[in-house]
Amino acid sequence: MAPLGETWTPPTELDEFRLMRLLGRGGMGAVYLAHDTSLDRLVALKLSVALQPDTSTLASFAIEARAIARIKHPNVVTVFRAGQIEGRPYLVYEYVDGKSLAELPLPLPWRYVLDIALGFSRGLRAAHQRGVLHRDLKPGNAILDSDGTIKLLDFGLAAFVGTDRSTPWAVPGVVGTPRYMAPEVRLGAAATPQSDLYALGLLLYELCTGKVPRVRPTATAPLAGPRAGSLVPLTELVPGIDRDFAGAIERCLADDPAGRFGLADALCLALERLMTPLGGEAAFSPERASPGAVQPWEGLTTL
Ligand SMILES: Nc1ncnc2c1ncn2[C@@H]1O[C@H](COP(=O)(O)OP(=O)(O)OP(=O)(O)O)[C@@H](O)[C@H]1O
Repeated sequence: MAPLGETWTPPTELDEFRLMRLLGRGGMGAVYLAHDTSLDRLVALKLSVALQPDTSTLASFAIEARAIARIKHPNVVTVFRAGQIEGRPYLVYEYVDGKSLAELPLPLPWRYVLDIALGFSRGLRAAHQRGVLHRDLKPGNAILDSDGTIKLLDFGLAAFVGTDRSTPWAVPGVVGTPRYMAPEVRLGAAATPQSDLYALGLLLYELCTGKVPRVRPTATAPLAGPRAGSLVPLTELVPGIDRDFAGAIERCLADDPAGRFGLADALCLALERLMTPLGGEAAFSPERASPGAVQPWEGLTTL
């Protein structure tokens, strides 16, 4: 058996793709910028670099390919192909030339976060409408391209639910990245569209404040609840933030899933309503991040 941590090095030429450079590495494998020599275009190619991919890796690649293919939306990365090389799965996507939200300097002006929030929630709405729960929404799983369009990616932990509302939308299993997991999922309850909305609310709160949300103890907070207190309101932390936008983010972060939006659709509608009086979308792009506000995501501080 291969020693733990040993990885497979892919060949430079792989079917019709020529690997150019590493774009990122994650739990499932490595993502390369590649040249599609038959169509003469750049693509992103994710492949498992495990010496012996296990069944869960194979399943994860298959789920990701099918989930993305099913969604088909401008705010969700497009998948072009699912293949295998020497028994290892690979996926070919459109190459998104931009920065992941995890790479942006924080805090961002709230007006730009509103723009990001709208694109993100439209992508999530499309996923939910097609019966896909993402289950791993986090800053590293969304890229802002140079035109300011947000693209959701990494559906490797996605789960399929019925699009018919009479079928339960709950998927059991404590799955995802602990920091962005909804409190009920952390406590063992099933994932639902509301748990995706919680993760989205958390990352929007962090984009606006550059801080991890913290709660303030209250006299009425339940002793054994996931949070013994109430969230510090965004209006106290972000000067001038639109109250309704702050309210929408905080609603996504409700401890009780029933207190969140019912579906990403409702969040989209709330954000679209906000856009009109504010003069339309601001088309934020990575280049427009304030150069003075450099606070790496890794260095997020608590309040
Ligand atoms: N289509 C793409 N275009 C450009 N860059 C991409 C693309 N897909 C992925 N990346 C880059 O590769 C990184 C890893 O991708 P991804 O999250 O899909 O891999 P993963 O192995 O599933 O990671 P994780 O451990 O976060 O689940 C991303 O953060 C991003 O920087």
